Amino acid sequence: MSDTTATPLLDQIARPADLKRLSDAELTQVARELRTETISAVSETGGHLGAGLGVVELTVALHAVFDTPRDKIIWDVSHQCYPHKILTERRDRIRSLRMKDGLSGFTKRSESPYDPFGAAHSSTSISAALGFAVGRDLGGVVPEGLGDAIAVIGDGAMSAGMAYEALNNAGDLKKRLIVILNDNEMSIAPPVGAMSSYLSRLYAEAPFQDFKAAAKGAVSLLPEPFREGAKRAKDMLKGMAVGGTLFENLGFSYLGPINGHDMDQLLPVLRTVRQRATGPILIHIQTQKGKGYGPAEAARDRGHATAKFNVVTGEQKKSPSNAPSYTRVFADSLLTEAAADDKICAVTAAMPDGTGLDLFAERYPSRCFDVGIAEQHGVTFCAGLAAAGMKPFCAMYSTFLQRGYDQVVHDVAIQRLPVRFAIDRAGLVGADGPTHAGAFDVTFLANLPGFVVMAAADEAELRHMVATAAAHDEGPIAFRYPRGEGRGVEMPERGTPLEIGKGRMIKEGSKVALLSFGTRLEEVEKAAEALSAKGITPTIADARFAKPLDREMILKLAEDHEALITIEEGAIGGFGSHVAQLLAEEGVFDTGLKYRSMVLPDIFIDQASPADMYAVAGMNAEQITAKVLEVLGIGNLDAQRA
Ligand SMILES: Cc1ncc(C[n+]2csc(CCOP(=O)(O)OP(=O)(O)O)c2C)c(N)n1
Ligand SMILES: CC(=O)[C@@H](O)[C@H](O)COP(=O)(O)O
Ligand SMILES: [Mg+2]
Repeated sequence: MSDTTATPLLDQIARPADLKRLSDAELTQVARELRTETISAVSETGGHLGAGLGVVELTVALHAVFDTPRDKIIWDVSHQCYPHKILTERRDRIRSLRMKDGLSGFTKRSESPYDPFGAAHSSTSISAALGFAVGRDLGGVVPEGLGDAIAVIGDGAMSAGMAYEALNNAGDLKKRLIVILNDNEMSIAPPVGAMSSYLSRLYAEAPFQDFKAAAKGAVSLLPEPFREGAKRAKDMLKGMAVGGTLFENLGFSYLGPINGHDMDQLLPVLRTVRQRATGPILIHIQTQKGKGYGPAEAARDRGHATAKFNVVTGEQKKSPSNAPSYTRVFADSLLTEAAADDKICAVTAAMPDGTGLDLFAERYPSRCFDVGIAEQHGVTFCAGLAAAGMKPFCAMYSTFLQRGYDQVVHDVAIQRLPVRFAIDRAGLVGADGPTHAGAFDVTFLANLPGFVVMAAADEAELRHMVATAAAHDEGPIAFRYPRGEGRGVEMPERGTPLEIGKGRMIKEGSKVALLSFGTRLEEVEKAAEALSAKGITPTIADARFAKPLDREMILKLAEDHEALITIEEGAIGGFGSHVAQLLAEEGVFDTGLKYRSMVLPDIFIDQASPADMYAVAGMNAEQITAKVLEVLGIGNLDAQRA
């Protein structure tokens, strides 16, 4: 890991253009230093380490060979973009990664012209790159100019249908387009599926090609490119190709597999492709996730995501936890339900650890399915399972469920199939920022006829909701819960199914009712304490259900109080809108009720700690307190400013 030169070459690289004057040996040295810098930075920030370490050489080679930002490098998911950020004028801020007011952990168009396309959800890169390629050929105009379009996509991301939709279209359009398949034989978890096996077979049947000699020959052709060059280069590329049948059949030239850590292979191959490629070409490189950092290489997830850590020992600095995570409570509760009902099965889309289904897979391997990064398929697969008399739990992060929305509507809701949606990472998630915020699920589910939509206020409630979902055979049902730890409340041994559409009273008060949906209840209770010091004792209720609403409870709260305020960690159009609709329909506003709905504001909130993000959203205890005072017309400027 240590560099041998006294003056690091990396210090001389402010931008990719500075790489152009370096020899291949010096570029290899830059790659070594870039790896060290990446490890050092992530040790201070935490974040996605393993994927970036796997593409250090590729990052240097791409920026050395291509002309960025005119040429567009589109990193799929973009969790591997930290080395790219270091080389593209952001090294001075790299230690602010994923922090409030710092660099995003993903590519972001507003952050840099070197980030032509933002990402964080997977498998979008080929489509976007094709858009750039076609835009270029149609005379599109952007400030940096339009050159080559290069998608870098991982083997995990290649499990998603969208990647094939793009290949299918690109192979047909025949535009010059470069796709680099970065195959490290890892997703977050070990990769799954037949496509993953197919890619592995490409290695097994044709181990690394030695492109050095061929590529050197190609480079020697470059001074006279137009004599007979195009044809000869085409022949050369074709001759170099092995395997790749699927990609070739889709209309791509296929190059590979290549050792993606060997600069002596990468540089000449990329130079040749840059000079010679005419249509779509796929370069298949093999890399190692976590490459060059022992603790990452040895980790089960190859250092996919890490807390801050000690560089020497690799030890992570995790904050001690007082309560189990919501994810763990979901997983344990599901195991309990599944022990009593052999029809219960579970589906994850490439997030077995993140959703806690790794535990389910261990206990009930035949009833647990990792479908890969394939949320659309995952949802419809669950619909099929439900139609076949099973009780599927579709466990997905709120943000990733977005990708399966038509399937939720068309395959699940319209057919009233009893798919159970366990929606993790609901609300604001922190360091991953707006791409991963679980902001929209209540809005896009509670409007669907026949859907039951619940939100857990604490971990005991989550346990009851798992039991409720297990028992609910009448149609689709969803329950949402946030990232992180619970409140540390007493846990029932097993959940008790809740009465559908019934909320619960937490505390009777007067004048103002605070109706919470989800885990903001804790902040509501803190606000109530602060208000009691001012002589105000709000009523507090937990709605539990956004659909069906507890009409009786809500109308009673409206009748008994001067003001009613709903609070939820979701976007406009969710629980509060349904309550407003009810109140409007019942003519309650005509009686003079003061109604307010506290929801996530109509903006995408940048990464910060969840508490800071909720402060921006105006949904912490101080802001709830201020809202109550404002609604009741009691001046408290300090609180309102908070
Ligand atoms: C639509 C979607 N689903 C799930 C994820 C979560 N996720 C982020 S990275 C990743 C694995 C990607 O594997 P691969 O493309 O091979 O990249 P690697 O980390 O191996 O470099 C997953 C599942 C996501 N970002 N987007
Ligand atoms: C890049 C990506 O999408 C995942 O790695 C995500 O960052 C995981 O989030 P959690 O840490 O909440 O599981
Ligand atoms: Mg991978």
